[in-house]
Amino acid sequence: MMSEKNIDFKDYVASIPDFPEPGVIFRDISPLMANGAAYSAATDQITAFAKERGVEMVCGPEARGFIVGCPVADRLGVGFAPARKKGKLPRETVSVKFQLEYGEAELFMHKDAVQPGQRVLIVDDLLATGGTVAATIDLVEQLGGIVVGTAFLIELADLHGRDKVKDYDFFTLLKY
Ligand SMILES: O=P(O)(O)OC[C@H]1O[C@H](OP(=O)(O)OP(=O)(O)O)[C@H](O)[C@@H]1O
Ligand SMILES: Nc1ncnc2[nH]cnc12
Repeated sequence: MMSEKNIDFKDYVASIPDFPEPGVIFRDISPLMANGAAYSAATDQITAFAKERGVEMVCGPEARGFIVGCPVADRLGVGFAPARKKGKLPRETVSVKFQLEYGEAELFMHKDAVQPGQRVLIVDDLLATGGTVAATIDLVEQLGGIVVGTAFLIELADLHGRDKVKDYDFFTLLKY
């Protein structure tokens, strides 16, 4: 198997112009997920960031945040708290509305998804405007969780999402 230092992760991101609307370059991580060595090496890197911060719970927003966050939680031996879109969670929730790069959205978490005082790492595939991560931080903090970091595979630097997470430790595998 290829060792991590030989993997150029950008080889596993497909860039699609004008999707889902004109002017947006969509950065598609599905080739990375399709390659066992690349997926595992990317997971290793986020896991190393998490281990330095005493993470007790991983939280990720639907849907791509699950793909990136769940294997990290499994590596750490901790739980995963999903932040979900409207109409998905069957029990009592907290919620937050926010703006996306292309549209409006609302995210929800079950009230018992995170315990007060728990050290939470927020993971997603991509940081664009930062609306999604800011909303997820808001939900975790509404529940009394302590956000000890945010981690992404991709940061779209031109959209300045990093400004929204400047108070938190930050990791990104790739920058565009
Ligand atoms: O920084 P932002 O501007 O908020 O954008 C980033 C978010 O947008 C994408 O998710 P999307 O809402 O498209 O949902 P999906 O994961 O279900 O495809 C991506 O996976 C991030 O969660
Ligand atoms: N440009 C982009 N590519 C992939 N996912 C995104 N989510 C928000 N902006 C995106």
